[in-house]
Amino acid sequence: MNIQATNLHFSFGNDEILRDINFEMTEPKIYGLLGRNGTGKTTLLSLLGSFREPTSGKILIDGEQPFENARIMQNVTFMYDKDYTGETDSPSTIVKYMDRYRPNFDVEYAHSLLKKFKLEGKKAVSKLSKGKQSAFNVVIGLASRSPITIFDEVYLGMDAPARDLFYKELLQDQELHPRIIILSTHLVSEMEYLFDEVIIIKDGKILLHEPNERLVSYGATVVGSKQKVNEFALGKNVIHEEQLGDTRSITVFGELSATDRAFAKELGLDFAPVSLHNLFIHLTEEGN
Ligand SMILES: Nc1ncnc2c1ncn2[C@@H]1O[C@H](COP(=O)(O)OP(=O)(O)OP(=O)(O)O)[C@@H](O)[C@H]1O
Repeated sequence: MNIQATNLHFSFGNDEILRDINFEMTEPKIYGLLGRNGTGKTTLLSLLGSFREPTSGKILIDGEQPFENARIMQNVTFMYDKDYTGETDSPSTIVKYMDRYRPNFDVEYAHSLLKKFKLEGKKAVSKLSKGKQSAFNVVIGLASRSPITIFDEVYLGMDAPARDLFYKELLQDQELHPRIIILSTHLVSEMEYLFDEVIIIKDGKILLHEPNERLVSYGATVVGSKQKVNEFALGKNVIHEEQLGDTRSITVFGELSATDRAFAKELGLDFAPVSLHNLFIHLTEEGN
């Protein structure tokens, strides 16, 4: 399956949340969706998950609008911080009947995941702890094996070993059953190794959409004496700067040529790659 968003806008009343969103997801990869709080990640994902309709523009899944579209909805799994109040069944009971609603749901795999996440007890889902409810969402999301699987901050409350298990299972199952997986997260440094592509949203617009590998090679931190660093910085896109005495450190964004690197060496400057975590912080800082 594939996703295509064209000139997509979404407003809540007069409040425009998503503005002129354009992107394509055509390959079964893991896409990291990043953005500061309130930038519109969940809103965008809810359009993909058939929960809402765009105000204008188009979002197409396999060439069809997802909203109230039964064929598309069957193939998209959207896991989010669901309110399980009133859910009296246990995880094992719910999982038994899941394949009625989800055509690719693998009940056996779901049971093996319930075991790994220690969710096999008879306790109702509403009575589980926050982290266990999130782990249950992970189980449903993975075992659905939907061609489009969305995890919107699905790790909430899960402890470090449980999150680690989630990431391992995700990679293993993606290898066996490739699909489009979208992970919306604030745990950038912890999850960056999972992403094939990264999309950053800022103020309701797509700031960038790049393969992860390329993105990391895009930024560099350059350190040296103030005057030399300033000389190097001329004409470059500086997204962050710090100064201590005469030592200046800048983070530049954009591909650096061999000439740039040679020039930095000539000036005696130190170079270091920038993590996605820092790149994300600097790119989404106010004013950048
Ligand atoms: N039902 C609603 N009615 C009106 N405004 C809403 C509604 N839901 C969300 N919003 C607003 O839309 C904007 C985007 O919210 P959204 O939940 O999509 O952001 P987000 O990027 O997922 O944030 P976070 O990282 O904090 O989860 C926010 O300003 C929010 O207040």
